[in-house]
Amino acid sequence: MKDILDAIQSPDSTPADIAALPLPESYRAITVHKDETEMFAGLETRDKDPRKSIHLDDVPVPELGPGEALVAVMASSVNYNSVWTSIFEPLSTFGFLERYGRTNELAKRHDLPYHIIGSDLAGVVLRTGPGVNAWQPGDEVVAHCLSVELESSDGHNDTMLDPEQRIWGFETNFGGLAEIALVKSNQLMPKPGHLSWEEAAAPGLVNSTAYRQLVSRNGAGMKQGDNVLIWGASGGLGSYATQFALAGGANPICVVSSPQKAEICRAMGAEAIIDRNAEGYRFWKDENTQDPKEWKRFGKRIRELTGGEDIDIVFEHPGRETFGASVFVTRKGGTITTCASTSGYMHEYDNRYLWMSLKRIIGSHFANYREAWEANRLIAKGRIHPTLSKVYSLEDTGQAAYDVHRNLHQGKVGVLCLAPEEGLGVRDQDKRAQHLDAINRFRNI
Ligand SMILES: C/C=C/C(=O)SCCNC(=O)CCNC(=O)[C@H](O)C(C)(C)COP(=O)(O)OP(=O)(O)OC[C@H]1O[C@@H](n2cnc3c(N)ncnc32)[C@H](O)[C@@H]1OP(=O)(O)O
Ligand SMILES: NC(=O)C1=CN([C@@H]2O[C@H](COP(=O)(O)OP(=O)(O)OC[C@H]3O[C@@H](n4cnc5c(N)ncnc54)[C@H](OP(=O)(O)O)[C@@H]3O)[C@@H](O)[C@H]2O)C=CC1
Repeated sequence: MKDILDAIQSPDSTPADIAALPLPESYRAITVHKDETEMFAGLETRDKDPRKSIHLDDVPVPELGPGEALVAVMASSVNYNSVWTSIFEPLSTFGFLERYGRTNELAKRHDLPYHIIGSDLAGVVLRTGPGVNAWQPGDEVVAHCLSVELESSDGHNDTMLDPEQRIWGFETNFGGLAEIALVKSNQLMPKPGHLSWEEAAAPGLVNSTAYRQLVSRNGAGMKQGDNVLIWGASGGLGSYATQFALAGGANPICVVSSPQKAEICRAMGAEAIIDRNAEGYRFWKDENTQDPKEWKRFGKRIRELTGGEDIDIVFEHPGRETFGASVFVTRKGGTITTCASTSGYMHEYDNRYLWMSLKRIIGSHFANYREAWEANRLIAKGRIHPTLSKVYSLEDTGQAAYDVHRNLHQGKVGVLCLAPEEGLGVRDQDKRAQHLDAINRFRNI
């Protein structure tokens, strides 16, 4: 691995030098183990500790197939899907790997007793498989996490609708929290030159998801002037949704849980902010009963902040805890767009407020090829910025996932894989200088 890192860091290396480097037999990767999927049985979700299930292992380099690329990963980031994998909820991801492995001979590679996780990367292409022409060894890239086969016409208009749609590093093996990753070459996109490796690795998954969910016509199709209620507005998804709302001329109403997080939203440019903790909303009286009075109190507060208007679009992901309130506070004809259920997937809401007021609920998941590309283009143009707060070493990935699980983090947390230190990989210092404050907005808070 040292030779690979030296070649990547040498300004004199040519694509031919990178292509000629021998691949190592093994590399270091963050894994969960199939024989440990029951280790947290009987524990409450919050007590399942990713530090116990996440391992750093030496693993063999996978065989490279047609249309694929092996990438030397300089940095990656922690997404909540890696938290789900590490606590084996809502189900063990080994079932996904087994199912994928049954589809064809080459896919069997993914069905292993260990799962290399991680759905973001920034790095350098080492090898490409047969049929790959657009990318060469030496290219500096980021990878989005949509893995599709596209053999069925179902996905030909919107690649997220492919029946064999998988999230790389969650429903496939050989993910990004490792020194080497295996991706389909269609996942590759140019690394934004004004960002360091760890900054470039941070937005991918959440930025693309927020783009589809909020901006794309496949999601809420946000327009200028829309009041957008953003749960967790300084978190992974929310910090990008807030930026998209502001950049698109909408009015974000940011919900957070501390004065510090409120301050981050203010620094991004948001003005309407609700501290759900300070204002003490309790949408559930007990485990089974919601409190519509609390939905109303929340809606009243939103009206205070908007000058009497209700919400056009709710950017939903907490799920069970907030969904009833989200449906209630949406205006007549408005949209609730949801991509997750962090607090529970069995939602309950009063359907009278949905049908009588002609509201719509839209399910959204990651982003199609084109949406991921467009979301990355906005990062590359400096219109949307990474929200990286803290960076961990590969050895400390368990702690990083623990912090995300316990909501101790801000924005995104990064992981250095091959990069020996932070701040490397910047190729466009002029553009960086123009955006430095925004790039560093979440750092070390
Ligand atoms: C980018 C980042 C994203 C995130 O972070 S998202 C958050 C993390 N992700 C998650 O939490 C999602 C995890 N995934 C899941 O929980 C499960 O993955 C699903 C609930 C999404 C799906 O469940 P499953 O069991 O994998 O698949 P089934 O489709 O329920 O298949 C079970 C059986 O049900 C049959 N079936 C499906 N639809 C129908 C139907 N409409 N009518 C009759 N049968 C149906 C199938 O065929 C199959 O059958 P047979 O077991 O015999 O093969
Ligand atoms: N389907 C898809 O494509 C994707 C789905 N996801 C899923 O979305 C969810 C969020 O991901 P991400 O944003 O990266 O995670 P983060 O933890 O970074 O951010 C989520 C934020 O939501 C807020 N939150 C958490 N629990 C609650 C609650 N019970 N009530 C209200 N607010 C809450 C918190 O903000 P605060 O405490 O400040 O209010 C938190 O910071 C995860 O479940 C993840 O798996 C993520 C990406 C893609």
